[in-house]
Amino acid sequence: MAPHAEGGAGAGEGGGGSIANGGSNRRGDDLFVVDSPNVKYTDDAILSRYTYRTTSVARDGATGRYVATPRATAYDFKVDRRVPRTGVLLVGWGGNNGTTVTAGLLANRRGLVWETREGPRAANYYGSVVMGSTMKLGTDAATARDVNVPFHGVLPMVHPDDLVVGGWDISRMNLADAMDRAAVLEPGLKALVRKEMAALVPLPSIYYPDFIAANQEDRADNVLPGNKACMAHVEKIRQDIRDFKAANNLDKVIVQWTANTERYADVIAGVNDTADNLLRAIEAGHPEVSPSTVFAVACILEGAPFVNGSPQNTFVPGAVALAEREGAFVGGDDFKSGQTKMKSALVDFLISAGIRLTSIASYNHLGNNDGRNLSSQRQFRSKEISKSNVVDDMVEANSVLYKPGEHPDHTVVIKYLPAVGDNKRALDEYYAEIFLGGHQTISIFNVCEDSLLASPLIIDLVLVAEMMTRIQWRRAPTEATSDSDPEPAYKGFHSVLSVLSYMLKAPLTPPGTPVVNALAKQRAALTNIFRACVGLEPESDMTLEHKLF
Ligand SMILES: NC(=O)c1ccc[n+]([C@@H]2O[C@H](COP(=O)([O-])OP(=O)(O)OC[C@H]3O[C@@H](n4cnc5c(N)ncnc54)[C@H](O)[C@@H]3O)[C@@H](O)[C@H]2O)c1
Ligand SMILES: O=P([O-])([O-])O[C@@H]1[C@@H](O)[C@H](O)[C@@H](O)[C@H](O)[C@@H]1O
Repeated sequence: MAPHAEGGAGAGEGGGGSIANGGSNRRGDDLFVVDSPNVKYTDDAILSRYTYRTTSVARDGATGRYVATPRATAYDFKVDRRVPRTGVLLVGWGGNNGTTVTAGLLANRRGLVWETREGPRAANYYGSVVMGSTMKLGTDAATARDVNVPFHGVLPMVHPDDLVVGGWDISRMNLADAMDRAAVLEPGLKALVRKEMAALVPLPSIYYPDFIAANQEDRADNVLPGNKACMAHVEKIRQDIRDFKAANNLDKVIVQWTANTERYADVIAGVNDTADNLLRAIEAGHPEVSPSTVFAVACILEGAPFVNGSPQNTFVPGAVALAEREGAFVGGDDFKSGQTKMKSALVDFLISAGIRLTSIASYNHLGNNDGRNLSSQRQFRSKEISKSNVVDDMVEANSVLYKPGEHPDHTVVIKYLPAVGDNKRALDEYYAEIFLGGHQTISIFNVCEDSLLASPLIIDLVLVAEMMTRIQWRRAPTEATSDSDPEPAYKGFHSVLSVLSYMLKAPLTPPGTPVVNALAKQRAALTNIFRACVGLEPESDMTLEHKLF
């Protein structure tokens, strides 16, 4: 469907603009039905009772041994089957990721095919776990062979072809010119989407120069008045969200930060440590409140889920507390697209194989504007943190290889080399101790076309975050529950959507809860939560049906 040049945030002359599609209230869960007394389908909902089985471990004071006790907790899940007309607003829409994901959605919606040096290429959603992967539903009743189904078909999810896209940027460049500036897409594809992209102009945004590299100043020609936090900025962003929603007749809007990496904000008692202090700090124009935190606060107050695709500490304690108080959803941080995604799988493999990893050297160079921004030390430091902490959980889980506090040497280097553009080079060396004093050295040269890897993650983050807003839970009644007891109310997942961690380098988790970076565990959590919502047990690779006969 043609883009709505008049629709979208900042509609009207010189306003934003969005790509819109018919969208529909179609139900996306017609792939299979679960035949179980614990699962009930109504017109609007899937109701399931799920028994969550865990093992509680305590140490016996007398013997020092662990005592492991199986536990079972029954939950009721309710999934709203009505697929809403959904929009996504990107902060940093005119950037490499923003233009690439927008063109990609247009190309998929129209089923475009374009010429390249290697011959024709068709639009696809490769790299999206939701649109490009499957999960094991079960085993065939007749042949006992695995039956795998598309991930997107497990729950009634929004289809990305139906997403309406808009956004903000401190650069006023329309998305066709910005697409050229990004130098990510093939000319053949750009030619097919140019007219629609040219009609899309980012809304003006807030710009507080101290938070991003000084070299970004030459882009900042589309900024709102004021160079530090204020409530007027919060209210303007909220109004932009409402305008976008109304102009495109949306039921829901998801907002994502894919703007430049900011420096960390200092966490200061009395400023951003609590929800009320943060709101007061914004009111007072405190210089330590970043643009991304202002966007987060605006989205929280507007009830629009907000996901941070960059590594800065957008979610200062006050922002998380505000999200919890408002019952709003947030997620982050920092898309896990290439070098780090590989690391979170490889380190998991090495350590869980009993190989004692002793050093990781991660070097990368890139030539896009992200690299230019990261050439500034304070912005690099934000990225260094998110790229370094990704091994912590896997190391801490193996006390056989590592004493408490021990960990591999780990260094991260990022250099800006304009010549390679968006095609980042990631060079890694993994050095490990193996049997009887041996060593294993793994050297990887990984060319990541950064925006083509990150854009499907932006889509996944929208689709999963939106799906999570339609899933509610409650503790199931127990034998002790009497008929006269009031029916317990359903409620949403915790405001911090740690289920998004598979797509993120530095997963934000509810305060005080553990961070999981191991890629396989992250995917298992996402998969098995979706399975539980339709009353299915977690995926088990025991395949006893092929062992016990
Ligand atoms: N593979 C990847 O591309 C990848 C992976 C992980 C994280 N990221 C992060 O995603 C972000 C975007 O990456 P990119 O390659 O698209 O970068 P980019 O520099 O091409 O795009 C960022 C855009 O944000 C805009 N911007 C800056 N400050 C803004 C503000 N306050 N409000 C609105 N717009 C603003 C800039 O003008 C620019 O157009 C970066 O923070 C990057 O670190 C990217
Ligand atoms: O996910 P990943 O490929 O390790 O991370 C990438 C880094 O390697 C790159 O240097 C940076 O510019 C990108 O924003 C992204 O963060």
